[in-house]
Amino acid sequence: MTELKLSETRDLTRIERVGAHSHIRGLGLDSSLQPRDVSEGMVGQINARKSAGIILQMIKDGIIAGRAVLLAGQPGTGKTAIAMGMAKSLGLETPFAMIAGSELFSLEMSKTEALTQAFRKAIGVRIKEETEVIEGEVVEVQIDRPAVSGAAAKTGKLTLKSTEMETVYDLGAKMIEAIGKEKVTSGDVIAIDKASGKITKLGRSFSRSRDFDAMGPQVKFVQCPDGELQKRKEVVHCVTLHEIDVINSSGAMAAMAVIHRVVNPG
Ligand SMILES: Nc1ncnc2c1ncn2[C@@H]1O[C@H](COP(=O)(O)OP(=O)(O)OP(=O)(O)O)[C@@H](O)[C@H]1O
Repeated sequence: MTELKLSETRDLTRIERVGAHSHIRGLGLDSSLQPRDVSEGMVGQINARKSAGIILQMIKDGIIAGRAVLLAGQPGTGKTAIAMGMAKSLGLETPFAMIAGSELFSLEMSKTEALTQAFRKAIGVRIKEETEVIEGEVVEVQIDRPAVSGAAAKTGKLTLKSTEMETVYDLGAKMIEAIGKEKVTSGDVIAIDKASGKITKLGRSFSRSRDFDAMGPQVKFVQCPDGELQKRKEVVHCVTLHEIDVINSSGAMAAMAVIHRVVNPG
């Protein structure tokens, strides 16, 4: 039997203050870059959207990579909305950072640092990596009841199958917690990242499509994975330069803590 371990991972949560623009999904242009009257949350601003569309096409063609565009206008006339429409049209993972002039002035951070962070939040890089995943259809989740009532379950078993094999994995407290959080039940097709222990629900197995569960229209049905349960997969993450800075600085903090302990043992 194999034991599944969940290592400590720190999820980076992006705090986005874009409530006022949540209706913007793009620039609302047709295939010949002409603005539709009402589309993708945009209305009016015909000339500005048309011009933004030309810039967008140049970005897509790689002609003006790394350049800046200045949108000028009266307050509340849609400069931010158009900038966001351009970002959304470039793909869901295109980073979009918003900053107000007043945010630059603070006692905690210099103006240069605040501006640098804003720029680095707006630049994303794609990182490709190979990772080991366990992918299979859940046959059974069995959580052992703790001896003391009210205590968290510490042991359990997870049975996964592919078209070729079936394996029972031992579960520790953290995996049990992750399974509970994702509400994994038998019939779900899941992927577990071996390095981080992150569980992703890929959908419900087709074999369970006739279950009498009350399933919403958003439930996705997928085939039971074939071949080995454990496989190497190429995954692409999109991270901003600022997120890389945060990861690097927390690494530096950990290194500093180690140095501190070496200097002051105990
Ligand atoms: N063409 C548009 N279609 C739909 N909504 C729009 C459009 N233009 C602006 N809005 C909405 O109007 C509100 C104000 O626009 P926005 O914040 O983009 O203006 P702004 O020019 O960036 O303002 P400021 O100069 O004060 O930062 C936002 O909620 C925005 O989403």
